[in-house]
Amino acid sequence: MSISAPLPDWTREKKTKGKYEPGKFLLASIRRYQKLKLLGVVGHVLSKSAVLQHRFWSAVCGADIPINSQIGGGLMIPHPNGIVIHPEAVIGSNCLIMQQVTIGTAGNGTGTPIIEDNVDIGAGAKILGGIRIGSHARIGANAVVLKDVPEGTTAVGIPAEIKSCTGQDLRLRHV
Ligand SMILES: CC(=O)SCCNC(=O)CCNC(=O)[C@H](O)C(C)(C)COP(=O)(O)OP(=O)(O)OC[C@H]1O[C@@H](n2cnc3c(N)ncnc32)[C@H](O)[C@@H]1OP(=O)(O)O
Repeated sequence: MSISAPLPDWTREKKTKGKYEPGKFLLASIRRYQKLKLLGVVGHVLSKSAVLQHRFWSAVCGADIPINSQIGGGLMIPHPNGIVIHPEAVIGSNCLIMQQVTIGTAGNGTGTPIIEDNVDIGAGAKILGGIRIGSHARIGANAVVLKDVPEGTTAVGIPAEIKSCTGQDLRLRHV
């Protein structure tokens, strides 16, 4: 995770007073659970309420983001419906995940994705298998990403290909 911001920007997860933002409530339940689990027996008991909160907001959002997810701070999920994340996937700091995104296995035993920092993932994208999405990469809407995406590049299509800009020219090569 080389060129990314070293610190998560927690303001991205902060709730806005008076605004209905179910994705932020869902994330808050995950953060609360993971903090409480570090506090020994008392934290373990208190974490039960975070589990209930997580179940409630998961149902409201129609999202499957496991409570033990490895997600760096500063995640944004402005439209959380349909987001599915495998419990073993790793997501860096300050990422953006739009609706209907799946981050999981490809069903071929290669494992689960590692998403580095500051990655934006467009609506409906599927990121599958033991691949790495480099920091500051962008994944286009509805892309199916099956291979590594280098940092700072944009991947679009099915299967996803890299589109990179050099001045006015777009260079297209296979991921
Ligand atoms: C309620 C709401 O609004 S929720 C918001 C939902 N929106 C999203 O999720 C946005 C996701 N963003 C995208 O998919 C964007 O198109 C990006 C980030 C991939 C690329 O954006 P830009 O850098 O502006 O690229 P640009 O639009 O100039 O397109 C460049 C090329 O990629 C192609 N392209 C762009 N997006 C996609 C895509 N999702 N799938 C396939 N091809 C695409 C374009 O057709 C163009 O191809 P060409 O050079 O052959 O003509």
